[in-house]
Amino acid sequence: MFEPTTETRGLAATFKLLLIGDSNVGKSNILLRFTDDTFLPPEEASATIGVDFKVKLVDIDDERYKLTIWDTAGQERFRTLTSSYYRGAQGIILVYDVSRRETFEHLDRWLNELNTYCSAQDVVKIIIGNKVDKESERAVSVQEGAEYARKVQSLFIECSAKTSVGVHEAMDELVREIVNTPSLWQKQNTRPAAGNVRIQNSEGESWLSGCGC
Ligand SMILES: Nc1nc2c(ncn2[C@@H]2O[C@H](COP(=O)(O)OP(=O)(O)OP(=O)(O)O)[C@@H](O)[C@H]2O)c(=O)[nH]1
Repeated sequence: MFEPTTETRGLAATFKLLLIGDSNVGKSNILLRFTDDTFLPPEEASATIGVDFKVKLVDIDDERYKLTIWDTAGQERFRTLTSSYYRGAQGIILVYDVSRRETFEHLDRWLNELNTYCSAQDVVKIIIGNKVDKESERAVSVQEGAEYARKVQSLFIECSAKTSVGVHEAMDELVREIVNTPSLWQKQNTRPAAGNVRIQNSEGESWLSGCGC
């Protein structure tokens, strides 16, 4: 598990992570749970328009890493500039809802998009089955999820952004795998690429959309 980040320490690297998956599977809430330990109930949640991101520092094995985590819109009509979101990403988080089978069946489409736009060949993927708190409505078994992930060479975990079970473990697994794949980030390209767009997030911070730094 990540250690708390209190004192100032040099950064070992910055990683760009991207959340993708159907609308309403809980991408924004997974991010909110991970960065702010909060959850937005249905009456307060709203669809992501375009893209948002959050920045978080984490410590792993005495090294500090900065994560920029990009939350993309699941709704097709908001998915403009898609290719620039993928550029420079070291980790991709594919989310489905364990209580809505079609969101699991659509993972093939999301993987196709990822393979089309991702610049890094060895990008680390994690498939997350969210909303395990809705056990009585489960429509995808944990074995099916794990089997699919194995087939597409992805990490796998189930979680609930609502109860927080599995969320930190998922991010921990993903970041550790990136740390263990130095070829992905040690030749980090910080040169802004064509098509980059400066994005401002909901908290007023700004970042280049295609920068893996
Ligand atoms: N029961 C339950 N509900 C959840 C969970 N995570 C998210 N939700 C609810 O699911 C709905 C969609 O959550 P979002 O986080 O906005 O989903 P999203 O994938 O970001 O959706 P888009 O922005 O449209 O792509 C909201 O009503 C959330 O309150 C969870 O773990 N359990």
